[in-house]
Amino acid sequence: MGQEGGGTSGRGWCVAGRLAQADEKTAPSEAHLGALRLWLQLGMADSAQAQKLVYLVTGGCGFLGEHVVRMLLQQEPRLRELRIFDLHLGPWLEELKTGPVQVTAIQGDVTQAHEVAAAVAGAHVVIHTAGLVDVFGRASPETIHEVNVQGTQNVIEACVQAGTQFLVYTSSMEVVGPNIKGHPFYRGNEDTPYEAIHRHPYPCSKALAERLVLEANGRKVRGGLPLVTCALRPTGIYGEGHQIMRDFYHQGLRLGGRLFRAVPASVEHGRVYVGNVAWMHVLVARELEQRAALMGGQVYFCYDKSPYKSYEDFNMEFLGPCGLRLVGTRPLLPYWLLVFLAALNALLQWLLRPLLLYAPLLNPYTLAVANTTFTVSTNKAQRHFGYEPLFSWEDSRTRTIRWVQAMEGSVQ
Ligand SMILES: NC(=O)c1ccc[n+]([C@@H]2O[C@H](COP(=O)([O-])OP(=O)(O)OC[C@H]3O[C@@H](n4cnc5c(N)ncnc54)[C@H](O)[C@@H]3O)[C@@H](O)[C@H]2O)c1
Ligand SMILES: CC(C)[C@@H](O)CC[C@@H](C)[C@H]1CC[C@H]2[C@@H]3[C@H](O)C=C4C[C@@H](O)CC[C@]4(C)[C@H]3CC[C@]12C
Repeated sequence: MGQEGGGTSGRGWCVAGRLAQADEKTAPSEAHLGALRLWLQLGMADSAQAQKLVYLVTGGCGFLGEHVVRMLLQQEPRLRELRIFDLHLGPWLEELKTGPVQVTAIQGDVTQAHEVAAAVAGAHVVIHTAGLVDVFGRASPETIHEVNVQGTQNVIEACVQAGTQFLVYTSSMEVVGPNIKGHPFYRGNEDTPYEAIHRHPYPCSKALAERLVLEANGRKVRGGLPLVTCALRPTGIYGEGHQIMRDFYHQGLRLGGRLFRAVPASVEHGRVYVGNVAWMHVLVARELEQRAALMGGQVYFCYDKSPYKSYEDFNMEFLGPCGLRLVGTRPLLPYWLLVFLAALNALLQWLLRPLLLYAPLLNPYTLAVANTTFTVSTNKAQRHFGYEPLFSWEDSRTRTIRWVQAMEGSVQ
């Protein structure tokens, strides 16, 4: 009769947490013991062979980066070591260090080539998500370029010097649009013609960085093998940890549970759940080696079954169940007045900069982007590497609502 418990004792065997007390009749023979030892040795060898890869995630403590890190630990059985490189390391990393995978937190700056080189050395795969996601004027154009472009160049060079063959870059829909002419991109795909002209530092930096990554595909890395790169273009990501969603929620709480419509409901914006974006990164990193000829140098939009809605109506899918109300079936203010207010915000930001950082949600760029339809409809990721969203729309919505509800100050 076995008893619950762990470990082994005396004549007992610990098999899956149960102590199977052996007796004379069931005692294993020498042949059994030999077979068991061989099986364990093969299993451990196989396991060691399976757990052989070193991954590096830059920006691994960010909104998307954290989900990529957790998804890798859940979905990548070949992981031996997971390195998380970020300017700001999160305290939650400590909880990850108790598992079978070696988790190495590296505090570093992608603009510092030597720090990047040290982090990349010995890695088999790099997932580069680090970046300055700033459309609110918080950072200077020079800083945005330095982090997003020079930082990406540093990652590429580090891969070449270290002999790291596989690089996945987190690009953005904004590499395509909306462009400065406000042309809509209506359920387009990776091959849809579109005049991608930008002026804002953020989309310019993402477009330049993406080009560097794609042009690096095929370069010889140390050891003579080719570098295999690809770029993923998420549309507006939402989900647990999304700072802009948090900002909208707190703005609504300050306004007595109300948000005021500024964008027509007819303007469609593509959104994608962070868990599905993370899953696509993991899948691409896994398939890149076997499908290098097909996937190398390619771009893929990140997509799932999230509905096409205006940015504000989509946010209300989560903020509504948390007690907020979007006032107005159409924008409460005329567009010209919104343009004026956005310009006023930009002027105030410039005037106040020596004293404080004033960076409201409404500025000329965010108003233009919010008012321009940009949605994708594609299956390139499915065709090229079998991507299917891991989270349904219903699951993505529920998870996001629960996160908002758990937020400090939530009224629910
Ligand atoms: N959030 C979105 O809707 C969205 C959509 C498309 C693409 N993206 C891209 O996804 C990536 C991650 O975006 P996010 O929304 O998670 O942003 P985020 O700001 O939450 O995360 C970025 C991470 O990069 C780190 N970082 C910034 N500068 C760094 C530096 N110099 N050195 C090292 N680390 C640095 C930050 O500390 C942060 O942890 C970015 O490249 C962004 O362009 C985001
Ligand atoms: C104040 C209103 C006009 C309000 O509706 C403004 C919303 C505005 C802050 C967002 C509308 C569209 C967002 C952007 C879009 O989802 C895609 C992006 C690409 C990604 O790489 C970074 C984030 C972003 C630029 C995202 C930022 C917020 C919006 C501009």
